[in-house]
Amino acid sequence: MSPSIHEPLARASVVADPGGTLLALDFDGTLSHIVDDPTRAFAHPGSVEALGRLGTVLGQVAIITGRPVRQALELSGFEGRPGLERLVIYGQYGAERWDAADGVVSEPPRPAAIARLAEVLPGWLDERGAHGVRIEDKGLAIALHTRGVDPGLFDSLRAPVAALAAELGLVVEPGRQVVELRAPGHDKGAALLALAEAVGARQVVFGGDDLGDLPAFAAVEQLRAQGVGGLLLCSASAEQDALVARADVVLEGPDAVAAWLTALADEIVPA
Ligand SMILES: O=P(O)(O)OC[C@H]1O[C@H](O[C@H]2O[C@H](CO)[C@@H](O)[C@H](O)[C@H]2O)[C@H](O)[C@@H](O)[C@@H]1O
Repeated sequence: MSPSIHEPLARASVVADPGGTLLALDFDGTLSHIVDDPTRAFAHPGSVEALGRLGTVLGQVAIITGRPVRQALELSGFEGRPGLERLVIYGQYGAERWDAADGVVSEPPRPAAIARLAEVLPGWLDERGAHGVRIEDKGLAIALHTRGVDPGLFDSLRAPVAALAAELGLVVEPGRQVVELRAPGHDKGAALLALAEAVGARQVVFGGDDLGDLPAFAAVEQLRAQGVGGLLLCSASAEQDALVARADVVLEGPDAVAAWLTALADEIVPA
């Protein structure tokens, strides 16, 4: 895979106006490699280093993730890192927000429907013979991980999970060998639009790898239609190709994302 022909021009406009640029990135599959154990999905050191450099010159750097903010901080080492004193992290698809400037996590209370789901889920999975599915309780959402188990299980759970979510007034967030149930009312696109407006971004760069990033892609497309510059990066994988056609730059996973960010930092930040 090679970068699209639009990429050098778009990157040049970031180089020309770093202060007007909002750079926002997804976490899993973009900053971190996909691994079997979600507690071991550490951010790529090259990306962490590059973001520390870019944080000193860009208008705003942000992470927008399905992870709880606290997990993203544990896995990234962003907290307290020089250059990232103004970093903002939106967690759980925008339901949580953390600002490095004050270190406070703003988050809503755990929805009653999620508490109820946590009670019934082990029995519900047992009844369906869904052995090996791992439950990740994120407080505001619950993810069911099927990585490493029978691939057919993921598809067979699709309809019953949708029915369970509807029964509880929750929405389904599908991802890479994972399906989450969470409260409605948030998505990465709304988070990105709110941040772009708050910081007065003249151009927005967003990078992601999975279905949960599509609303952020749509947000950048919307901003473009309003005259704000936009650059869409796809961290590509064999597992998910939904973002490829809409991306301006297709990168081969987190290693290539780290290389792209490092090249950008090399262009903007004096050595
Ligand atoms: O929005 P993201 O930052 O991309 O987070 C989405 C979900 O990512 C995590 O799951 C994915 O990564 C795991 C670790 O590599 C992998 O084991 C799993 O198969 C992937 O789906 C995370 O565990 C979820 O909570 C996030 O919502």
